[in-house]
Amino acid sequence: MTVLLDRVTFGYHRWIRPVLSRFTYEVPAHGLTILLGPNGAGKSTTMALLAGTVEPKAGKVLFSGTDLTSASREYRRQVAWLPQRVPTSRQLTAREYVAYVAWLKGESRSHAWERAGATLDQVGLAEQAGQKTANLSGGQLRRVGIACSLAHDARVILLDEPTAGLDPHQRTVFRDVLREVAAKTPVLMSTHDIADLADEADTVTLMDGGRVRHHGGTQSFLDHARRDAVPARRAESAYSVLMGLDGSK
Ligand SMILES: Nc1ncnc2c1ncn2[C@@H]1O[C@H](COP(=O)(O)OP(=O)(O)OP(=O)(O)O)[C@@H](O)[C@H]1O
Repeated sequence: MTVLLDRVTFGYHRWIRPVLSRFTYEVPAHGLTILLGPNGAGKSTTMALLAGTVEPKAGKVLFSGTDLTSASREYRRQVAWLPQRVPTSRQLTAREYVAYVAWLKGESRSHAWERAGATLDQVGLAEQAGQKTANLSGGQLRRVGIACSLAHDARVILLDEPTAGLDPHQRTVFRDVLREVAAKTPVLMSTHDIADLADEADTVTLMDGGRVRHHGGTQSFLDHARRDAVPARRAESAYSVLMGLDGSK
């Protein structure tokens, strides 16, 4: 399966310069791809277009060669999408909410309920499964969102800053889950947390100003780091060099 933005132009307001102009990007078909870039680079916009939640003003979103506008219902069932702000229903318990999302994505009621329990367990929220989402912390809500994205059989998973607000232990738990998931299903994930995650990724895409500045295997990304960068800082150094922030480029 391929998911491709083909010469897409998109802006939020007609009178402001588009965020993306004739932008082409294909989600790598395997493993974990990390989408990096400064605030406002266009990462969330790219993901929203790929998720089919906003439509391009020009160009196409192609899902295995089919234009998304003509196949959006079918596509949305096959894509798991975690936006930056997890849209929960405050009156539902965590398990009810995750099951509801899985049901919307086409799982049967009983399967959705079962998967909701299993994925909440996977993200370390088994004990909170029966709590109303209104009573959960920001980090717990984010984990509910992650559980939603895992609770149905998606063919591509899009995660917009899933680790924001997670405590260090939960980040570790999340990384383990992510490794397992990405072995089976392609995952595109935006993050600002490069030091943690560059080692886990198969591919790194760096965006800036609505364009791809770098795209390639993780090693080729890390090769841009300064020679004197300590191992724990190589990812940050590569980012600075590629963004022209360290004065060496
Ligand atoms: N709903 C919106 N309405 C108007 N402008 C928006 C909206 N969402 C994003 N933008 C603008 O679009 C541009 C790209 O934003 P986007 O959120 O895609 O970037 P990002 O790389 O995800 O940034 P961040 O790292 O801060 O999440 C920014 O200039 C932003 O201000």
